[in-house]
Amino acid sequence: MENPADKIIVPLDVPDVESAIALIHKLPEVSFWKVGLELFVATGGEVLNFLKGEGKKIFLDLKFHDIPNTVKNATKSVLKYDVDLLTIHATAGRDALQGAKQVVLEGGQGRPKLLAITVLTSINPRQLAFDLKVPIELPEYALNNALLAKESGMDGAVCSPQEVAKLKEVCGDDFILVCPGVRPEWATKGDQQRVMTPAKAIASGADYLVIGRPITQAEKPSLAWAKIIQEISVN
Ligand SMILES: O=C(O)c1cc(=O)[nH]c(=O)n1[C@@H]1O[C@H](COP(=O)(O)O)[C@@H](O)[C@H]1O
Repeated sequence: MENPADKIIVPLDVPDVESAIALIHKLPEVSFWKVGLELFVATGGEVLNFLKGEGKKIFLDLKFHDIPNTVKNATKSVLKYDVDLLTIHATAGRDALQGAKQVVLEGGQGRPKLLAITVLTSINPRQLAFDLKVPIELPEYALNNALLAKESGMDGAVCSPQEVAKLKEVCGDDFILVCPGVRPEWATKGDQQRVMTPAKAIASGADYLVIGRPITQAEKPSLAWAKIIQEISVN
């Protein structure tokens, strides 16, 4: 049977390598770590090499959003790190997504798997309509972006757990769905808008959950981790 702990990705949202290594050592149970903009901009590949050395899986969350030529070449630069997942905004458009996929195929390793960001979990329907002037409902927009990603050869998408059931139904079981915006009942929302509990997010069809501050900012991160694993295991 699948180990529920393998479904949780913890972000290393810290400013330097020392803090990253301290967190990795504090949570030896975690097998899948996410390196995002804060840490990668500060440290480049150093932390990725450390994670590899520890035998961890890596989600490199750089959220590329640029013209096709730049996205393609940036993806080519990522190949040398041998990471498992990489993010690109769906709104970079079909040519950028297809170009990135082409580069991965040419690399011949089948990695990283490419995930498209659909609609950031920090955006609420009002912001989407009034600030970003997107004239369709948020769930429909997220689905549209996921379908564009699928048609363009992406391996999956990042979405809120609130949209994951619909995206799974329409995009199919093979399309990997990763959900941030996950909050146990006992955690605060922070800047996340479209949230759900870990157990409900898994039950709704998420393949992976990204859970950061409820674990990393907890007084005892290991306890928070264990509590979440227990919550998703009883379902
Ligand atoms: O791509 C992501 O991982 C991501 C996409 C998204 O829509 N929302 C989102 O919160 N994230 C990331 O998921 C993590 C969530 O962290 P917490 O809010 O602390 O659980 C952060 O590292 C975000 O950068």
